[in-house]
Amino acid sequence: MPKFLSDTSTSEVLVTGQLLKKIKMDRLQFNGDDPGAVLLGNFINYYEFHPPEERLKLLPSHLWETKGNEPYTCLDIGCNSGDLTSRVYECITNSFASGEASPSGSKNTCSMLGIDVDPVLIERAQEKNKYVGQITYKCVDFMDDNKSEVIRSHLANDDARFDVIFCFSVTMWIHLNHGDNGLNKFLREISEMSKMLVLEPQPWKCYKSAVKRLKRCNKSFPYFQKLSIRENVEEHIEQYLLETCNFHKVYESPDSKWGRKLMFFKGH
Ligand SMILES: C[S@@+](CC[C@H](N)C(=O)[O-])C[C@H]1O[C@@H](n2cnc3c(N)ncnc32)[C@H](O)[C@@H]1O
Repeated sequence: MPKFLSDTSTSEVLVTGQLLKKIKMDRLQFNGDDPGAVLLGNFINYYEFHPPEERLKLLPSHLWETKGNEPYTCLDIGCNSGDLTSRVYECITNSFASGEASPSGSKNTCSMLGIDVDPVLIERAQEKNKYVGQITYKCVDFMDDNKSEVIRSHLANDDARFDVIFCFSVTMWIHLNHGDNGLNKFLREISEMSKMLVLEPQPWKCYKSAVKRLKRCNKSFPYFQKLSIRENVEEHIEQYLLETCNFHKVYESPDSKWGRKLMFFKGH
């Protein structure tokens, strides 16, 4: 059974008590110093510095494939306060309406689940949600072994997979907090759960800046020193999805102004 903890004001939280404590401590210690020095990438004002438009520009409109009139189901892992999630939802539904994505045009609907490990960010996302009924936000640690039940409740049946899983700027945080094995496990799990994956992996230089910021606060990531996947992390992610997860790459965007690209993979 999943653990639903009720010591925060959000209604459903699937994050261990220990991790919740860590998130709260982090906020207390870093507030005032450097709000960017966070362990999990749970920046509180992320979209002031990274407006969703930069990523939206890179999203092609023709890759959202639908079957009949079934809702197109999406999972956004690490949705933060939902700003990018809701804009991606708009892009997908607009491309359905214009007929760019599927021949059946405007009949297709989209159902989106955004999850984040930080309950404060999820609360913000829920407050701002303009698409209640179409977009649902839940506080879930994707690395928690009990997550499947909560995430799967969004799908029509036990065997169903998401049409697409988005992982925008989240792989580095998984890697730094769960190591090489954690990153590989993450990639295996998302590929088992979805027909298509959209990843925006952080290149190695982002790891170095994240480590530097924590160091200034005398903190460190649990796995940084132990990582053997380093400079080649983006290539590793791609190779792992191709060779181990049996996915193939269908699209790669140009770099954004932060030097990150979007990679689209489909399962066989
Ligand atoms: C850098 S932000 C990216 C936000 C958003 N995806 C975007 O690109 O605009 C990374 C997000 O991943 C979340 N996160 C980190 N580890 C996570 C985990 N294990 N499960 C769910 N969310 C996680 C953080 O709380 C944070 O909101």
